[in-house]
Amino acid sequence: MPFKDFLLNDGRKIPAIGFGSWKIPKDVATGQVGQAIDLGFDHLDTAQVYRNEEEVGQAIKESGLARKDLWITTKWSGVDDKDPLTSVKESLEKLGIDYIDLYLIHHPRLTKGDIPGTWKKMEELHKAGYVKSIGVSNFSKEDLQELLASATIKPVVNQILLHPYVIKSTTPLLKYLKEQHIVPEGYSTLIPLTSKPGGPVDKPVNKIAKRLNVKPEQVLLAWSHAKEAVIVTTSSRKERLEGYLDVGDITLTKEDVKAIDDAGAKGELWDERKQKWSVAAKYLAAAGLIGYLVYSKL
Ligand SMILES: NC(=O)c1ccc[n+]([C@@H]2O[C@H](COP(=O)([O-])OP(=O)(O)OC[C@H]3O[C@@H](n4cnc5c(N)ncnc54)[C@H](O)[C@@H]3O)[C@@H](O)[C@H]2O)c1
Ligand SMILES: OCCc1c[nH]c2ccccc12
Repeated sequence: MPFKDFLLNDGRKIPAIGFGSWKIPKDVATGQVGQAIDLGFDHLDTAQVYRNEEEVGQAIKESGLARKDLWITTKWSGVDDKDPLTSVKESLEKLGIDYIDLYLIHHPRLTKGDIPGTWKKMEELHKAGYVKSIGVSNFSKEDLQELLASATIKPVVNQILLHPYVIKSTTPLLKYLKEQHIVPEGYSTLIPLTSKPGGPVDKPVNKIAKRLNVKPEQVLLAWSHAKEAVIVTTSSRKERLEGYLDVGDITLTKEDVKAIDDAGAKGELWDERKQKWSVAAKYLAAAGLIGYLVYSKL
């Protein structure tokens, strides 16, 4: 079964998987985004601070697709202290489009302690028609409660870090988002592969991948889908992108999801222990070096 769009609290529908352009260098961004669009990605995720909106815009232009056939998210990142209205106009210009589907506050700290005031500005640019939907990113439950106390428009999404090694601490936020009809978008879901290989999550992920005859990265993205999150991922490699798009056809059982969650929860400790050991090892090495220097002077 291919991916089904998610229904947002403002009645609009967002494609369930997006291609992100963070860290893609300018000189290859148009090519990589173009490749993703050609393969079937109809949802692009960028940001003011990624500094490649122009190149993403060029890929949109070269795709030849009608504007309505692409979902484009960008974010206000507070670059050069520009306010959301100034920034959204610049993003529209760079992307070469006349509206943005979804505009996000990139991080609560960018509001400099004024979440309600910043959200009011987001509501104003939404009312002015620059963007069709507005949302947030990296907001905690407390940040959202502060925002909702004075909001006249609810955020449609909260784009958050979502991978098995943070699932234990993130589950209460996911529950709150569901209660509030705010859709989670998950990023960096492939962390177990990209920066924590060898951790406890590998075992259940590899076992499930073998059983279903799919790749480990597909299992992790299917896990995010099972958490009812929009997937935001990326790759420069065609075969990986094709694999990501096939994730809509992968259904994990409740037991699969639990096995990954449980391993992730163990991994939080595993990671802490690893960090403590590495600090201890540094102290030991420093003590050894000092000892050697003192001894060699004697
Ligand atoms: N709102 C935010 O603060 C925020 C933060 C981070 C990312 N994002 C968005 O999410 C997008 C995706 O973020 P990400 O890059 O952290 O996501 P990700 O966890 O999906 O990682 C993608 C990377 O994983 C690599 N990968 C895939 N399969 C692999 C395998 N088997 N082994 C090793 N590596 C493998 C890919 O080549 C790619 O480089 C970004 O481009 C951006 O749009 C937003
Ligand atoms: O979105 C990717 C992570 C990131 C890069 N620059 C930022 C500035 C603010 C918040 C998040 C980010």
